[in-house]
Amino acid sequence: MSEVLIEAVGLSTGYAPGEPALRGVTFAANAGQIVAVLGPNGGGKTTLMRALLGELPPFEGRVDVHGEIAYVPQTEQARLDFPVSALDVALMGAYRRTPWWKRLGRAEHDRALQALDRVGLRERAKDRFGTLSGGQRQRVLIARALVQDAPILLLDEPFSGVDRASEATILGLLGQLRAQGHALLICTHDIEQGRGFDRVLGVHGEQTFFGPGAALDAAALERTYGSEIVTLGEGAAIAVQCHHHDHEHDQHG
Ligand SMILES: Nc1ncnc2c1ncn2[C@@H]1O[C@H](COP(=O)(O)OP(=O)(O)OP(=O)(O)O)[C@@H](O)[C@H]1O
Repeated sequence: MSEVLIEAVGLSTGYAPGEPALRGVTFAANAGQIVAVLGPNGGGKTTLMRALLGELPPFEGRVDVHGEIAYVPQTEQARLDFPVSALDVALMGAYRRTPWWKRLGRAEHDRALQALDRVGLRERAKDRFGTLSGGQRQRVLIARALVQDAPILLLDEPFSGVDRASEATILGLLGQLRAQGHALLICTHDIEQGRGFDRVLGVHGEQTFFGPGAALDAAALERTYGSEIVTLGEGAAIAVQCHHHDHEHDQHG
């Protein structure tokens, strides 16, 4: 059995003591696994990420993390309007391993350029981050996580506001990281895509499901999405989402 890199046991967490925003979370992500986190708007996906990062305390239960975590935030929350280039953003991934008194050197610079190359944006290295499209910004944020070279990656809706070409690039890259033995948690609004990953974790104020996508049946979907769910019969279902940035596909790659 492969090694557990991140797990939660009976985790309850939130923003005000006594008022958990998310309860009863028990799951594990192993090396070489992608866990999809599904849930409606306000279901607790971002709250879970913040608890795993140690930004929110456990009210009950615990989080065990075996290795460094790289966090890839939602693109909208990472516009970075101050004038930094794509390369500057990718280089931020190197700061954690560099003492504060040391300037980033040639090796870090080269690693950041290689990471931009891996996400297909080598030639945009000097472009202002804020002028890139949503999909390109997401790819730069993933490059930053690659530079960090952490065994665990948490990605908050990496496909929202992303064009199809960027989505394919990102999916290919996440598959490579999985094959290299990283553990990845990916919040997504796409049920069918989530089902295709190694495990699915459903949240709606509490954990509604954890297991392989094939076991995500109509009852589990209804627990997860409640009235938002529309059942199409024979296990097929879609969630009607009213998310402000869901299924937006920007036009400029
Ligand atoms: N900073 C905060 N302070 C207080 N409550 C919060 C805060 N952030 C989120 N919440 C509450 O926690 C609950 C879970 O929200 P969360 O943002 O984790 O949901 P989500 O599944 O990520 O939603 P979305 O799909 O819309 O991003 C909601 O009831 C929300 O109002």
